[in-house]
Amino acid sequence: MVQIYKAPKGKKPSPIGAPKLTLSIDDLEHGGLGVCRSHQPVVFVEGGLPGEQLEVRITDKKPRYWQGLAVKVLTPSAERIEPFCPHSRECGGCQNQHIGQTELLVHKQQAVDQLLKRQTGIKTLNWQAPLLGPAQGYRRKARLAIDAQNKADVKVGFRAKGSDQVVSIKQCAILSEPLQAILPPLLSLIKLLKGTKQLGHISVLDADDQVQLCLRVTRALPGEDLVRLSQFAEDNSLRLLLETAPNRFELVGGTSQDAHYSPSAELSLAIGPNDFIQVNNVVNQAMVSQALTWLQVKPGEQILDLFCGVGNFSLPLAHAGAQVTGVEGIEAMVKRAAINASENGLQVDFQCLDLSDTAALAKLPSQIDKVLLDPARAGAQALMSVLHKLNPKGILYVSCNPATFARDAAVLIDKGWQVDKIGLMDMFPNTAHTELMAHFSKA
Ligand SMILES: C[S@@+](CC[C@H](N)C(=O)[O-])C[C@H]1O[C@@H](n2cnc3c(N)ncnc32)[C@H](O)[C@@H]1O
Repeated sequence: MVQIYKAPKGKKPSPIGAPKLTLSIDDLEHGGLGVCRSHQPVVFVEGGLPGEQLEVRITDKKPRYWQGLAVKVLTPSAERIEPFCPHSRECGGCQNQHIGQTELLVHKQQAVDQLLKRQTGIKTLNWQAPLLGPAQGYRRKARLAIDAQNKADVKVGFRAKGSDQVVSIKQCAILSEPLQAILPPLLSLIKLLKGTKQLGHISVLDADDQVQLCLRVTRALPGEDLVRLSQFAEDNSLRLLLETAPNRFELVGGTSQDAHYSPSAELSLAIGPNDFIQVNNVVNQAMVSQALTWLQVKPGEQILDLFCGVGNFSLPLAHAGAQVTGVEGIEAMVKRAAINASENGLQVDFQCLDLSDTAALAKLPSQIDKVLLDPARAGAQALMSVLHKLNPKGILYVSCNPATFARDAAVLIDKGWQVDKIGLMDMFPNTAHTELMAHFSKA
């Protein structure tokens, strides 16, 4: 059974009624949380900026650190700006709208720099310019929660800050325009449905060739709801699927064709409703292009693309002439990646392996020139010593979690590798996510 990383579940503690403290913020950590070091234990504060004094509501107490939410700014930083979203105070979708995109990236880069130096012993890092896209309207996929228990107050949106409550959003400036346009009619539709108790979440996708909605239902919906959903798909020219059991989909309206996206201008990849897709189209294309440049791909080279999804990097690498082996843990994505290769006229060997299982890693090809890895937030601890033994000329690590990246990088550095280049990628502007790309070679 493949150990695919999932964010830990559990009810978030409610900040309501929790104690308030007056705290000063010293700096930002890599996710953009303010850090108060003068308090013991250290407090990580959502919504705080360096130099600010704040009233903070403590939301969680761990033995080594506490977490809190800024509820009042007593002394504002010169970097503080007005959030562009009317829901920013309560919605937990974007944590960092109180600071500009570039200013936040400067702080995030400083925090990652310090983290890496502390954890790996590196003295200097060769930082490259970050990959940037628009600060708003960038998000082409999102999973919206539905709270329809109270018919008179149906909510569709993201979870609230520090709680499991759903914040109903009528507009969301970070979603792509077609997804923003669908929010008001979607809310009206859900209010009209009879089978509200059966509704789970809804995934919305703005692909190159269609807008796709996928509604998770726990039991069959009444016939009249199916008619409404089908009519909604027709009225809004979109594809609507029901997910009736995990990974079992029924088409309710719109095209039977899969959705597609392009990691680079010359390629088009099919994507299933539950498949991983990089949410930011502009930054994804820049990231793929930078990966090819940093790897200095040459025709005929053997390249291993680990955690390959539906082939986001594998196909561009193969298109550049490399002989690619793509490895992914979810069978459905491995199959889709193989179809994607064939539909784009490319030959890629795709394998399904659990890359957290040390025994499975013995099945990786032994003759390789270069490796690209793009793991989930858990990182790729089991792989590090195996990669070292494979002895490639270069390793390109794409990370969505600086903490696990620092842990894994420390192993490679300990074994004689060096970081030649590193750069942030602003895949999720205004949020706590920090993504980076780093190239390693033998020192
Ligand atoms: C961050 S995504 C990157 C996917 C792809 N490289 C892309 O850019 O679209 C990480 C991928 O790793 C896969 N994955 C997670 N844990 C895994 C494991 N233990 N073994 C193999 N693949 C895994 C996920 O299914 C997902 O497709």
